[in-house]
Amino acid sequence: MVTAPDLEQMADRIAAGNRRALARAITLVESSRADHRTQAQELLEKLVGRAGGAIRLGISGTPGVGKSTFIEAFGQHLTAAGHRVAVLAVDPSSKRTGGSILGDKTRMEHLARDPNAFIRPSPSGGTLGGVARRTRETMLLVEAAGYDVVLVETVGVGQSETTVAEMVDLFMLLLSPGGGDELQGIKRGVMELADLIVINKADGDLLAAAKRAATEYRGALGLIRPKTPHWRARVRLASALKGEGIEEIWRDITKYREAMTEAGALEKQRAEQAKAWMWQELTDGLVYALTRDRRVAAALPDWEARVMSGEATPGAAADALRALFLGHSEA
Ligand SMILES: Nc1nc2c(ncn2[C@@H]2O[C@H](COP(=O)(O)OP(=O)(O)OP(=O)(O)O)[C@@H](O)[C@H]2O)c(=O)[nH]1
Repeated sequence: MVTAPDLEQMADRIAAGNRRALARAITLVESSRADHRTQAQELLEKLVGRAGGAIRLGISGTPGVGKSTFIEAFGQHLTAAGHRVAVLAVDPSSKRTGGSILGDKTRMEHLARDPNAFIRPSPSGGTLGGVARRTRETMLLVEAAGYDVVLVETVGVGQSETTVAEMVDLFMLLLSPGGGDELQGIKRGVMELADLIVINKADGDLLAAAKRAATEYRGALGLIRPKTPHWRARVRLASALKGEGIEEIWRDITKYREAMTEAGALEKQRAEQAKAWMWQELTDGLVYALTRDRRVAAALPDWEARVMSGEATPGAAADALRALFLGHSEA
């Protein structure tokens, strides 16, 4: 698809802020074809020195909480202040077609037309790990292209929140004024991920409920051990619809960044994330190689059946399969 000089040119264009080159590079990064993977890695190698300059923000919220409205208001606030904002997503259930790219654009209509914003929907298909990897790589690309705020959005279900929290500097949880009842429904684990909790829809008839909810969440946060000694998670009220509270939220984010940077904690967090990512890649790659191994593949169904029937223990089966793989690859 792309030749070596092409890659060089593509890297230069991305660094110069060319949107088409950026979009093409993301398509390359998202491809699972082996030759595309190699090219994507070559391209990232060229650009990685230019990446890392953005503040990376994760944002999660259950459907209906107003995520799109919030990102639209937040993004516009930032571009008006001179920032360049990229919005990415991690949604393993996303089955992207040409249509839903458009869907994303209509979701954030104004931001999508903003020359200082770049919106990319979730890579589609595959495992959460696969989707996350492509989003991480896309994050490096948009950073190399000069976007200084990267928002990674995810749906408030399952494991995807943890995955996103592990690739960003700050994780924001968007909640509705439901309070009490909702608090019961939110897993403690998700609260533990949050550096910032935003109660959206704090307007009109919902304002009083939002205030009550904020008090409840502050109480709940008090019972959770902070993620880092350098920051205590905060609860803020916002009305994405009216654009209220956005300024304060950005101020919190800036304070977080300052506090974490000053303590050397941000750099450390990113270093840990990079290491964990490498191990994830290594693990995924090894498992892939293992399942593709001819002898392992032939023996797998039998071992699985024996484990399922209780004839073999999972540990013994794994040992045998691993020995088969290692023996085979060393031969
Ligand atoms: N009153 C009020 N309504 C809001 C606010 N923000 C969003 N809404 C409404 O909540 C509904 C859902 O908003 P969306 O932005 O589509 O939220 P969402 O379902 O989380 O979006 P996605 O999951 O990102 O597609 C819409 O009817 C919005 O107009 C707000 O601050 N105040």
